Amino acid sequence: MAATLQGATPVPPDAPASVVVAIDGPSGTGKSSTSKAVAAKLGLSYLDTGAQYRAITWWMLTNGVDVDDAGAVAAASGKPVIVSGTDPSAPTITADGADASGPIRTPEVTAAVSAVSAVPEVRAAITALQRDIAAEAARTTAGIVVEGRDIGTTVLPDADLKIFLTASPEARAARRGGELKARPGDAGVDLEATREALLRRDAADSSRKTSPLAKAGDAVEVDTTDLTLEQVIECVVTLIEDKRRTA
Ligand SMILES: Nc1ncnc2c1ncn2[C@@H]1O[C@H](COP(=O)(O)OP(=O)(O)OP(=O)(O)O)[C@@H](O)[C@H]1O
Ligand SMILES: Nc1ccn([C@@H]2O[C@H](COP(=O)(O)O)[C@@H](O)[C@H]2O)c(=O)n1
Repeated sequence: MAATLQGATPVPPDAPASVVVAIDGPSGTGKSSTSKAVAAKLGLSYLDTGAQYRAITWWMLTNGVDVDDAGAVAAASGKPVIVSGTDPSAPTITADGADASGPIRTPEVTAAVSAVSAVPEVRAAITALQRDIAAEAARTTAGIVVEGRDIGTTVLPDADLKIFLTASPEARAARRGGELKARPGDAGVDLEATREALLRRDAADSSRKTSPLAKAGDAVEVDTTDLTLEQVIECVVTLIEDKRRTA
């Protein structure tokens, strides 16, 4: 798989040392919205690692790989070239050159991604890609915010700052319900079904053997249940600025 850093902000020669931030947490806690906004505010790169697992899942589904057959998924895991654009104002994701940004958000991909991401060979390939992208960003830009499930524990255990976002299942279901309602034809959202789907994905992601969803021992936990998105962004910006001041 190829690591390509696109949309990076070049770092001026007299700039402070770059910062690497890991943001993890369960589904719907606000990782993507927060990470993108924080990276844009601070001039950092941004990597959505969930989009990479979704892209490889989409590639498997469209190339006839049986995603319920871990052996078949493992055998195909090195085939697709996944490329992530890291500009927080316009993040991109392609699989073998095809734009995957729309298809990776379909219910079919969401339903299959936890099974694909649990396969150790998939994790090894995607983790290597993530480390390459983070190292390149740390070398050539002001730094990067990387969000996912195992960034602080496995992918970047030496990150300068680790944040673990949480929120109640009810708050997360309501947020997802709001997103669904915004789509034409999705007028009636079943919040209970949404909540159950979130919890099912969390359970699968937390219980897999290889690199499960987990809070790193040295991560700062932020419960976003009663915070607005703007408050969470402000909180994370402050944590990063404090870290940079004391580094
Ligand atoms: N603190 C918040 N208050 C209200 N809504 C929020 C908050 N944080 C995020 N949201 C909204 O909740 C939804 C889910 O957020 P987001 O996609 O950032 O979560 P996520 O943790 O990245 O989820 P996933 O892991 O499933 O991709 C979005 O519609 C977002 O605008
Ligand atoms: N570091 C990560 C990130 C994601 N996953 C898997 O991808 C799925 C989709 O993630 P989203 O953030 O886009 O919802 C997620 O449910 C995990 O199965 C992962 O394993 N590790």
